Amino acid sequence: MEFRKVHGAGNDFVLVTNAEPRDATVWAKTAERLCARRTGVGADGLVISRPAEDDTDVLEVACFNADGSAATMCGNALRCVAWVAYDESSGSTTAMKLRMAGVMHEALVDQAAVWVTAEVGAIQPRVVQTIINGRPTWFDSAHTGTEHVVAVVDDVDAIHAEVVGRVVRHHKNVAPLGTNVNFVQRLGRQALKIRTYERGVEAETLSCGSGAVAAVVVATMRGLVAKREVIVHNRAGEPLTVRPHDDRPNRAAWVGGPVTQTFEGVLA
Ligand SMILES: N[C@H](CCC[C@H](N)C(=O)O)C(=O)O
Repeated sequence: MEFRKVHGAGNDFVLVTNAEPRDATVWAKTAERLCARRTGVGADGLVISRPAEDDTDVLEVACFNADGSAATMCGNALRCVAWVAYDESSGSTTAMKLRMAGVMHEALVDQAAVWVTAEVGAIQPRVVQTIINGRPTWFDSAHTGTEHVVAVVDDVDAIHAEVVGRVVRHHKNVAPLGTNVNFVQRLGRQALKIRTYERGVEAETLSCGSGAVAAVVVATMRGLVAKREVIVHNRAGEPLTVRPHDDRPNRAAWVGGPVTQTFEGVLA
């Protein structure tokens, strides 16, 4: 089976296009095996894409986290799939429709960035509280296709993101689904800095598309950033940009940034 190794702003995936249909449980096991950093290819997730059976204009995308769990939304995986579709069309296809977990997403590829839409659902203030560096800190939840909580802090670099992230991810207030955990620092009216602990990877990742959207949604609600384009700086040093969707500014956002292919291969 041929694959591409692609990362969306540092969030890395093994990407397989047009694979023979397989049971989700088989893909889940395959994800665990391939994503292992030492004994596999190494990735945050496995992404499978193929033209949808009911509409060949739509790409059906499945994403499995490194632990084999299914992701209902992964902004960076969708961005990687859009870039691969663009690449496979030799640059002629720049707009596409992608479906993940039954939800339709738009994608746009231009010279500077690959953009996808994320659906913005309910925001709930103050769902979890924890002590960070001696200070009680609240996390708000924001659903952006998957579960996210966001804490606004003074200095994201001062946080033990994996230690605190793991505690919050397993907190009883977010059980049984758990959550992805984001720490956000305000840099200005249109800039944030973020760190994300990802459920399913069970570690800090270098960037997270749906997490960047969740961070902007929460920061906007709290009046920390303007309701327009916001640059979200991440661990990868490859920022993502989040902006409200023109037609549905309160219900959807675009998230854009770089996509890089690092290699192609054939699985043993
Ligand atoms: N990194 C992804 C999110 C993965 C979500 C996954 N960790 C889960 O909630 O199962 C992104 O770019 O949106």
